[in-house]
Amino acid sequence: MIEVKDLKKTFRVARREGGFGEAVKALFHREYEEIHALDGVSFSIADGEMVGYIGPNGAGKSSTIKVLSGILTPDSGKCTVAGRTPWRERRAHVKDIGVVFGQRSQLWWDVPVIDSFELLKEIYSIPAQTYRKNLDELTETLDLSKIVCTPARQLSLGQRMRCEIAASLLHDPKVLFLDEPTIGLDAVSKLAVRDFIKLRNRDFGTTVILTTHDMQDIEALASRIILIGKGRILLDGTLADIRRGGEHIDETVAELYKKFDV
Ligand SMILES: Nc1ncnc2c1ncn2[C@@H]1O[C@H](COP(=O)(O)OP(=O)(O)OP(=O)(O)O)[C@@H](O)[C@H]1O
Repeated sequence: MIEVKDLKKTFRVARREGGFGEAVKALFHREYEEIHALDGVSFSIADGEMVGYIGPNGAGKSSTIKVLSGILTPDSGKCTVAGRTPWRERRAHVKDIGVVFGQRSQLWWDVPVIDSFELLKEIYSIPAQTYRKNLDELTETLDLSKIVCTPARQLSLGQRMRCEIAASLLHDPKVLFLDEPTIGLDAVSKLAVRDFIKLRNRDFGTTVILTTHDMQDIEALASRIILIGKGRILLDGTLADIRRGGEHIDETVAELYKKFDV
């Protein structure tokens, strides 16, 4: 389903010290720094897997998700999702994937959530019957009936996240990319989101790639864990493999980051 082979992406960023003098100097002479966000990333993920993609800040997680969702073009390497190269076949590709970025919204801010859903129906050319069926199902399972007529900006974080997840699934995607889906949520909302993702994977066979710093999310959802650091895959195994390092997942993962010096 997902094949990633030797993906590389380097960003070139202007570098300068703070202060007025340095700003003037930078007008005449710019220094650049190369950041190897992805430095030869390879993995494959089968249909229906739930994978936790973890790593410290700046490791390359979001860059990977952006490549997989077609937003970012790598410098080199191969990547196919359901047989398509995401950045080359974007139109067809977006129909196969759902994406939730916990820190960003895909809902139109000032209009009722249901209007955003209707817009997505048009964007993805979802047949009326499929849309109705999915909307009813998602409204029921994510408990949206009281909030879909509210503009996104008036929703609490937890309410908005439930709407974001629904928005990402209206078109029946085969793969779901979740980037920090429970960030900032209270305990009850976190459990609700986790339960929903688990059921979606079990009942619909949706492949899920979950990026998070919340190790409880990983424990609850991921049977396989891929660890990335400094743009390289450092470990690819089961939760049990990682557990061998100790009982407490946060400490075990922190130890791993230390061991790999990332
Ligand atoms: N558009 C960009 N321009 C320049 N550098 C970038 C850009 N996007 C990412 N980077 C750099 O690439 C590296 C990997 O970033 P990425 O966002 O993939 O990390 P991450 O693992 O998702 O981190 P976090 O957990 O903090 O969200 C970082 O050093 C980041 O500063």
